[in-house]
Amino acid sequence: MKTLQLEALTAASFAPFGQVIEAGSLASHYPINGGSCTRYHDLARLDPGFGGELIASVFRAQPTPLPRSVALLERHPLASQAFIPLSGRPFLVLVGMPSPKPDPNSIRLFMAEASQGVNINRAVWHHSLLALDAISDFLVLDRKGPGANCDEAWLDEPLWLGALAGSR
Ligand SMILES: NC(=O)N[C@@H](O)C(=O)O
Ligand code: NI
Repeated sequence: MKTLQLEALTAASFAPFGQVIEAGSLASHYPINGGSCTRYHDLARLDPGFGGELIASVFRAQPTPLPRSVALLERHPLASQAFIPLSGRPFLVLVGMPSPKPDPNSIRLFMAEASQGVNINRAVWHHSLLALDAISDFLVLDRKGPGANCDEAWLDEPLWLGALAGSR
């Protein structure tokens, strides 16, 4: 079973799959509120798709056990989906390029820090939310609207998520 290599989440590394939502220096940012606040502006391409509306939900996620295998991926063909951590803990983001079925060679595994959210572009294959260490809340921005917006696909070969190095 192939072990996925864990990558740091950066705007550049994640760009093929979506955007990183963080107070990052690469973003357009400027002082507001009389200088008491910095606005990191327009960070994500939130896309509710045709006929959809963008809604905000909270996912209270159980931590995933590690090490583990993963075999079932999903995609949202009609709209994007964003996850913003609310509990001050990192989480894992497993994504694969849009294609009729997941291409194992395009699958990447990222460590999102507690200060980073992600917006996953429409039709990007991904594993469902992978929280770490403890029950964690996430703000989720995605579509409400007509149509089937969740396709699932089993990988021909499961992939392995190794234990995370070091004390966390
Ligand atoms: N089912 C659901 O809304 N969650 C998934 O889309 C996910 O990516 O976690
Ligand atoms: Ni999803």
